[in-house]
Amino acid sequence: DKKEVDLAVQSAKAAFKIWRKKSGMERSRILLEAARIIRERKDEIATVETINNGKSVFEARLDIDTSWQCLEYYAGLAASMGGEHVQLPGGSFGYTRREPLGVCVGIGAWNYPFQIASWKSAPALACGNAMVFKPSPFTPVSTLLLAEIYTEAGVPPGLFNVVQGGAATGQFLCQHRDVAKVSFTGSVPTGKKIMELASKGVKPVTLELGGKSPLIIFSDCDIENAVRGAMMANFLTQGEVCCNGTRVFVQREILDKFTEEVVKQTKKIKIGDPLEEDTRMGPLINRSHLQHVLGFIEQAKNEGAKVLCGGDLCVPEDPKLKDGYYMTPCVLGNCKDGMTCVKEEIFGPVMSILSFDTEAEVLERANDTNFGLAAGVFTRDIQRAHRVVAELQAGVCYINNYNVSPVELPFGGYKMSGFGRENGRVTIEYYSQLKTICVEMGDVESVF
Ligand SMILES: NC(=O)c1ccc[n+]([C@@H]2O[C@H](COP(=O)([O-])OP(=O)(O)OC[C@H]3O[C@@H](n4cnc5c(N)ncnc54)[C@H](O)[C@@H]3O)[C@@H](O)[C@H]2O)c1
Ligand SMILES: CCCCC=O
Repeated sequence: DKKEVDLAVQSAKAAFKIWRKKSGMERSRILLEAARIIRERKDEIATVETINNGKSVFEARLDIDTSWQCLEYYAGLAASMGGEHVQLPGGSFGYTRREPLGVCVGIGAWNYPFQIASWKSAPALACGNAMVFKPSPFTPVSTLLLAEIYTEAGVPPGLFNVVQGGAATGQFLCQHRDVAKVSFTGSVPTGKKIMELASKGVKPVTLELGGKSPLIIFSDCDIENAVRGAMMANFLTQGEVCCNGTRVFVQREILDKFTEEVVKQTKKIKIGDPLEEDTRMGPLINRSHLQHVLGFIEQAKNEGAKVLCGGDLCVPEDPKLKDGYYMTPCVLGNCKDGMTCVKEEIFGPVMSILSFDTEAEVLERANDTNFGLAAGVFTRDIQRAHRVVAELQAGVCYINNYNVSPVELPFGGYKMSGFGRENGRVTIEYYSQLKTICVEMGDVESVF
C-alpha cells in the first residue's frame, strides 16, 4: 500500500545518499561481485524463475545469463562515465558532470521477471542511482533473489528495494514525490497510464512496450536458417515475448516449402513439465491468458485463417500437470493483413504466415502497424538486407537471425512500442543527468 511504498522509497533515498558518493570503480566492484554471485547461483535462480513463470528451465538459464552479463557490462562502464571539458575565451572554461537521477522506479512484466529487473537495475545502479522495483503480481518471487544478491555483494541496505503489488502499488510509485524516474516494461495501455502519471511530476520515463513485429523471409534465404529463425521469433517463453516476429512474411516462391518445414518443426516442440531438461515449452502464465490466446485462434479461424498445426488446449500425460495452462504451439496459414491475429499482439505461441511478392510491397505491409519494437529479414543478398532494415520502422532489427539479445546492444521500440532504451552504452543517458559548470577565470564584465 501507499505507506509501504513510501517506506521503500525513503529507504532507497537513504541508500542513494551513500551510493552516489562512491566512485565508479567502487560501484563497479560491487556490481561485478553481484554478477559473480548470479553466475554461481544460476541453476538455482533459473529453477525459481521456472516455477515463477512457467518457461522451460533450459530457457530460464539463458535469461539468467543475460542478467549477469548485463551487470558485468554496466560494471565495465561505471568507472568511465564522465563529462567533458570545454575551453572558453580568456582562459575561462566549462565542464560537464554526469550525475545520477536519484531514486528510480522499475516496474516489470511477468514474462522475463529476473531479466527485466536486472536490465533495469544494472544501468541504474552503475550510474549511482537507487531503485525501487515492482515485479508483476503474477511473478513476484525471483526479483527478491536479485535484491538479496545485491545486498550480499555489498550495496547499501535499501539501494535496491522490491515492493509487491499490482496496479495500485505501481501508481503510488509513479506518483511519489521522491521518485526521479520510472522505467516500465509492460503493455501499451499500461504504458500510457504510467506516462500520464509520471508527467504530473515531470518525471522522465522509459517505456518498453508490446509489439507485433514482422519477420520477412525472401526466397533467396537459407531456408533451414529461416525456419530456425521463425521458431526463435515465435515460440520462446510460450510465445510470451514482446519482440516476437509473429507476422511471418514469406516470398511466394518458397511459401509451401517454408510452411511445410516450419509446421514440421513446430509439431516437434516438447511440451511438458518446464523443470525437465528436455522440455522446450511450458504452460502459459495463467488460465485467463490461456483463454485469451485460444480466443485469438478461434477468431482467426472465423476470419479465414487456416490452422496448420496446434492451437489446442494440451493436457500432458503426467497426471500432476493436468490442471496446467498448456496449449500446443500454433501455425496459422492463409493469413491476410486485416485479420485480428495479424494486427493485434497475441502474446502466446501463435505464428501467422503471410505471403508476399516484392520487396516494396512487403516493406509497406510490414510497416503498416502502430507497433515498432522489432523486425527481421532473412536473405543472402547483403545489399537487400541492409536496404530493407533501413526502411523498417522498428527499434531492433535482425538480419538472418531473431530474438538474440546481446546486452552490448540497445533494446527498445519505435512508435507505440515505446521509447528510451535498455542495454548498450546509450542507456547511461536514460539513468543520469548532465550538469554544466561554467568557470570564470577573469573579472566579471557586468552589463550594468
Ligand atoms: N518492450 C519490452 O521490453 C517488453 C518486455 C516484456 C514484456 N513487454 C510487454 O508486456 C506486456 C505483457 O506484460 P504484462 O501483462 O505484465 O503487462 P501489464 O501492462 O499488464 O503490467 C506490467 C506491469 O505494470 C503494472 N501495472 C499495471 N497497471 C498499472 C498502473 N496503472 N500503474 C502502474 N503499474 C501498473 C503491473 O502490475 C505489472 O507489474 C506485453 O504487451 C509485452 O509485449 C514488453
Ligand atoms: C528476448 C528478450 C526480450 C524481452 C521481451 O519480452
